[in-house]
Amino acid sequence: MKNSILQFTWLDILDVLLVATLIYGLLKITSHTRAMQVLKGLGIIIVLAQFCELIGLSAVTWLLNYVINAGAVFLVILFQPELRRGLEKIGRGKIFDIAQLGGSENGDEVKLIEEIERAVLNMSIRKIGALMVFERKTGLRDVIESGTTLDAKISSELIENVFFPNSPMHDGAMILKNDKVVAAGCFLPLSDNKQISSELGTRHRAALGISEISDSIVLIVSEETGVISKAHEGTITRYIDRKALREILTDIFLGSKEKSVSIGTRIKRKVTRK
Ligand SMILES: Nc1ncnc2c1ncn2[C@@H]1O[C@H](COP(=O)(O)OP(=O)(O)OP(=O)(O)O)[C@@H](O)[C@H]1O
Repeated sequence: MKNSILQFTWLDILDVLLVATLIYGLLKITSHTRAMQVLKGLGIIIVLAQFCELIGLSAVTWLLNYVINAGAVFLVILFQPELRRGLEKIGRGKIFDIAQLGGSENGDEVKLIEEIERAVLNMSIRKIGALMVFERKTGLRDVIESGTTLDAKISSELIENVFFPNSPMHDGAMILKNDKVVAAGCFLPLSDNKQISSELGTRHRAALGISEISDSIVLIVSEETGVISKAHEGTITRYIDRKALREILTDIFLGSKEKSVSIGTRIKRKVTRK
């Protein structure tokens, strides 16, 4: 042990530093993207394979190594867009920027819920088409990068302005996270679900698409009918009324049924006080 520490040269230190930098770069490229979850899974399998090798489970080690090798090829195919973007960033020398991503703080949730509720109901009455994606645990950086970054505080005016017909960003999806409208005019992957009602066009199909590959909750206002719908976990729920809308928003911002009841009451009190 003492010998191996003494044999540790500057070259080894450089070696370790380079590996650490590469891992940091990889995490930076994949942070807030779908690739991060897959990398985490792959990391667990690698650690497991090393452990099995250490304790001498040769058959399991062989199987896990096989999965790792096949997985690497699979990853390249699956994350071709992310890899391309990552390589472009390396080319531009932007990977090791210290700038932090996201991290906006939650403001007054009751106010946020009211603002979004007002915007959605107004757009529904006026039949203004809208597509709003609430980012949760699954990072949507790939989607955000397809649109225009706003990073502006949520307000009903902002939401309605973005979706106002013929405004520059009314086409595509708005991404919201915490108390911010992160981006607008974003392109979502379309679902190829065959069960979806033929009345529903690409706006709803796009909402369903993103809900299939992430844990996000999507609100849709139909331009044709004004009907409000929700897409979550690959399912569309149509004809969302004011009460259901409040429950959805409460769930997004406060996350529990108990809170839903209390916030519902708080909002009601506020409204009746006016
Ligand atoms: N892949 C996509 N990502 C984001 N937004 C999309 C995508 N595809 C279509 N949209 C949005 O949907 C709009 C077209 O909606 P379309 O009328 O085809 O769908 P719909 O489901 O019938 O909705 P509506 O009931 O509002 O008419 C586009 O103008 C665009 O704003």
